Amino acid sequence: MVNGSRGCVVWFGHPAEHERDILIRAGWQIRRVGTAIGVDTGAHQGDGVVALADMRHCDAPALASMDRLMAEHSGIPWIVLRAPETPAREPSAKRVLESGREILMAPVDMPRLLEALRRAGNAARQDVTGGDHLAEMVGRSPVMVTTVASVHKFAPVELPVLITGETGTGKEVAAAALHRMSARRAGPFVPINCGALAPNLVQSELFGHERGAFTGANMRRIGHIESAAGGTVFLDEVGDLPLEAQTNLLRFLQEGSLERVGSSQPISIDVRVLAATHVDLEKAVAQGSFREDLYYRLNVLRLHMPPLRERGGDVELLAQHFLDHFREQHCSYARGFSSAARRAMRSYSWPGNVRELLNRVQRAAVVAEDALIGPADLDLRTNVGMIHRSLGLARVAAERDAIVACLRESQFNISECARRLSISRVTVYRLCKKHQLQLEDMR
Ligand SMILES: Nc1ncnc2c1ncn2[C@@H]1O[C@H](COP(=O)(O)OP(=O)(O)OP(=O)(O)O)[C@@H](O)[C@H]1O
Repeated sequence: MVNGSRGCVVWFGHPAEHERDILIRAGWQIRRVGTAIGVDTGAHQGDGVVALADMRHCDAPALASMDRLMAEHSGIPWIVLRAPETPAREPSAKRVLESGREILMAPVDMPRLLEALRRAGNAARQDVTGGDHLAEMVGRSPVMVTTVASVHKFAPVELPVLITGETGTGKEVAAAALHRMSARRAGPFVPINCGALAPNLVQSELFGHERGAFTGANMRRIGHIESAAGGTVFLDEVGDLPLEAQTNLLRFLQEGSLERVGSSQPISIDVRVLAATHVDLEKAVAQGSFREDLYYRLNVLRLHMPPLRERGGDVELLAQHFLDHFREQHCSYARGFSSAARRAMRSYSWPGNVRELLNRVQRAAVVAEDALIGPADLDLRTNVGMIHRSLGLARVAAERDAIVACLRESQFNISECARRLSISRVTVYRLCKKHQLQLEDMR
């Protein structure tokens, strides 16, 4: 990938001039591939390449060629552009639609296409880390071993999973792993940030709309849930959904069908729903801002992503992983971390979790002038200084970490936790209260 570029789109078909211009302005390179049979895309998995199957203006031989290429390059994420007149029942067209990671309906909504490309590009780069489905869930700490075991257990089960955890703990990474380890792995994985949807368009974004459903709805458009047919939809920040959309989502979960805005025709869609939240949904239910019945529908299986500060040595493991990954694409003097940097990383509280670690490591890899990254490169001096100044604070943090780690290792069995820590059950409860640990939230 060229520095400063988002990556390369291999466009199988004919982009319109304005579509090309917008993509190029957004930093994408475009490699156009004709519809001749036997053509080579020039694309390889791991290049950060995204392929785009443009079904507009496609005749039967072109569709057959597209179908074959998608099968040959199944390791590359494909986005499909579909036209209303696309013959979806024709076998090769059906396979093309089924193999798309995301399907967009023509006329192309360019911001939506750019967003889909960005997601697919990120996935393509993550896939470089290896064939193991959980390759990107780096971590060997007891809490992560337990979390990964849950992912293994939950992935093949066709039930909703509610993923909880602070920001940046890897909720989307876990959702993608659940999808890729499920029988739906050949279907699309469609992540939606519910908090980022424009309030007046939430319904249409999720469920689609018919032509003329509202002012400006010039074309029929399928929604995110429908575009995940055969795959998995990931509703990130589900607590941000307005109540009206919650009602429709509940109906979809109960009946397995949805109605596009402006239509009363139910459409059956086969989609697994995963949802995530970093807010306390139980509290939102108690406050009346989240439907209780929807909460129970989403919370069938629950996966908690532990904060980075509870993952012990994983901080160093992840830091080295991010540094190695960075060095595959960029020049850096840095090869590893000094012991002072390791200590600083261990004592820091990581409020932004894995995302913050990734950002700090990338920055450090750029500014470091030595083979070993130091605390200053990570900009962690102040924090470490603060902790060293206050032994009391360090003790409190260590006590909290110990109780949290032990509770998880004991599967939240208070008696077991008390036994392991050689304290009484009453003390376990007292410490939970002291450190404001809500057992329900941690599970
Ligand atoms: N265990 C992990 N191993 C490697 N990378 C990880 C891991 N967990 C998270 N990451 C990386 O950290 C970043 C944040 O992860 P992700 O977006 O999944 O977090 P999130 O919990 O969904 O965040 P938010 O709540 O803000 O949406 C991503 O770049 C992701 O690839």
